[in-house]
Amino acid sequence: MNPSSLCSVQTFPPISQSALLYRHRKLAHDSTAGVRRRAPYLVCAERSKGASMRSADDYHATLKALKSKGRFPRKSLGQHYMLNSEINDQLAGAAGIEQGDVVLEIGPGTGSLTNVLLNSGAFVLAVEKDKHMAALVSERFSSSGKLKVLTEDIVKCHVRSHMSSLVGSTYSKSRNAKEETAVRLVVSSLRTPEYRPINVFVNFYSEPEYKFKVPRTNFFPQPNVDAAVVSFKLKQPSEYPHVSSTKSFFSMVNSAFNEKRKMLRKSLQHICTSLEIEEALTSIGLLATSRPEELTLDDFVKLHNLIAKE
Ligand SMILES: C[S@@+](CC[C@H](N)C(=O)[O-])C[C@H]1O[C@@H](n2cnc3c(N)ncnc32)[C@H](O)[C@@H]1O
Repeated sequence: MNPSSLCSVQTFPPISQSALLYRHRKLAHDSTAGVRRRAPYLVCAERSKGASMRSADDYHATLKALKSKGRFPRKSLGQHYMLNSEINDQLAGAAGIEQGDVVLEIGPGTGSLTNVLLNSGAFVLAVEKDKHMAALVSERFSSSGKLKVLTEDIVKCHVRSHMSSLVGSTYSKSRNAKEETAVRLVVSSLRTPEYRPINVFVNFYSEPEYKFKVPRTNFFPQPNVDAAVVSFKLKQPSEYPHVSSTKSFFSMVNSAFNEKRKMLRKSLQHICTSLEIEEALTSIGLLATSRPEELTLDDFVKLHNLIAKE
């Protein structure tokens, strides 16, 4: 048995990338290292036997996979790979993945989460911008028949058309479409610098819920921040707040935050006069001098419906 496949991430203190690669090469090429080096890995495998035996995505497997394509993680693409399959299990659990679901996975990387999703019986549409990683994940699961990989930038990808063709296809018995994103999102509160249009947007379309923290030590290379898993329970269109036009609503919210330190009566003057904005704000119980970070989604909706011209 290959000792590297038994090793779990918790066995290594954080060390530099070059040190990790060196360690990997030593194990891969030094055939005499077996007995002497195997002991510590086996001890740790016993410590958390279940997880280690199942984990196909520990340090060594991840490095080996990257090496097979001659790749090194690219900072520009946020390539920090998950090394702990238990976290992926929890993530799939938090998303409530069930047999027959169609899951959109953005950035599958080496496929550690993809593996868990496929094992849960889901059909996965994976969108990966890095063509080498897209090739890697396609090859890894080539026999599954339940994975479609698009080598595309998610920002430019026509997700809706791909998803709807899959949801209606024979792959999925269920009509449930679930979207998973590993998001580093701090749930922001009013009157904090983190409160931004994205918070208004997210609350407009969903009910966000903070699930759990993922310490940075679970990733390779280790990022400078911890991660968090957040779920977004998507609302039905009938549950969206009522606005005459979502385009004009979000345009107003963006304008308000573009000049965050400015009072709304100044930053929204392209929509109507300062006086009209002041009157609208006071009529919904807010100060005439309000700034954008003081308004909830509901406040923005009321303000929009009072000042936006059709
Ligand atoms: C943080 S890694 C996560 C990989 C994998 N989910 C894991 O947990 O190991 C992010 C992945 O997203 C990909 N990626 C980055 N920007 C992307 C984009 N705009 N569209 C699609 N994929 C992207 C990267 O190439 C990388 O594979």
